[in-house]
Amino acid sequence: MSQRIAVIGAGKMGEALLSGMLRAGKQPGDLMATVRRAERAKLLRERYGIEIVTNAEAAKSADTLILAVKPQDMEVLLDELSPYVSANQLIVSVAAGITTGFIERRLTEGVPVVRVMSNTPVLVDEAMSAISPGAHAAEEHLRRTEEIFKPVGKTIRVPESQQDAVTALSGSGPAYFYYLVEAMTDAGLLLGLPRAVAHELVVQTAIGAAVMMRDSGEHPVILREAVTSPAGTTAVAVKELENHSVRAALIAALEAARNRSRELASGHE
Ligand SMILES: NC(=O)C1=CN([C@@H]2O[C@H](COP(=O)(O)OP(=O)(O)OC[C@H]3O[C@@H](n4cnc5c(N)ncnc54)[C@H](OP(=O)(O)O)[C@@H]3O)[C@@H](O)[C@H]2O)C=CC1
Ligand SMILES: O=C(O)[C@@H]1CCC=N1
Repeated sequence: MSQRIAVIGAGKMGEALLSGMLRAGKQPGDLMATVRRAERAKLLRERYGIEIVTNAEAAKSADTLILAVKPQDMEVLLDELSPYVSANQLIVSVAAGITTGFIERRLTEGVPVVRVMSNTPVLVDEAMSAISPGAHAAEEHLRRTEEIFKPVGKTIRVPESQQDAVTALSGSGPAYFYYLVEAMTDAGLLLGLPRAVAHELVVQTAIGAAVMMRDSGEHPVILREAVTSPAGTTAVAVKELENHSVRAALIAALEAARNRSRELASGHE
């Protein structure tokens, strides 16, 4: 019989995972989800044809529970789930900052817990998902988790001690690229381009640059050098980026995100 998977707290990330699993060939009958609001339940039922159940029902019947609530809602959720969860189920948490230890301590002894930091490109099968085992998670549990996340992008295994840095880099990462696109589009406008044209130029340039980085195997410095002609336009633009400390700003931004992920964890020890 196929494994049943429940997404607990099907908000943005949970829904993205549900749609990814369906695109990857899971049947609606293999999946279920839980939500708080009735209108959200109706929407998910209509959109995906999956069963929307209570947290207790999901915990009683699913083989794998994917916890996708906000970090702040995790403690209350675990209290609700714990009477029903047993050590032959798998718990996968996608919440930022929540450690496997925090979850393990609130569930029956021996429950396998796997922590994943994914990102929203899960919606287009281009997620980056970093996977860490908890104290009771074995190879089989890591493989089951990879089966969920591989169809929606790339996966990597990392020690849990690296998860705060991963959250800062790839978890929040899409937002930094969108921010850059926004800023470049505004700059295009300032140079007199219509907004739609500026947007199209920036988005396609981002896609082209991303595909080159992925497919060429070249270091980004080499790729940048290939764009930079002597005394040309790119060299003066990069000089301005350096003058405005864009590199330092990125380092500071990632440090702040890593620290925030740690703070989320420290409130949940
Ligand atoms: N968004 C992102 O880019 C990423 C998010 N994450 C992590 O994913 C998790 C979810 O984030 P995101 O999807 O953005 O948040 P959302 O607020 O969109 O989703 C959380 C969902 O959980 C529901 N919920 C809360 N408590 C319960 C409960 N007790 N029972 C059932 N459902 C519940 C909420 O319901 P309601 O809407 O009614 O409040 C909501 O639909 C977070 O822990 C975040 O750290 C990880 C990587 C990237
Ligand atoms: O902003 C956040 O806290 C979540 C975690 C990573 C991306 N979004």
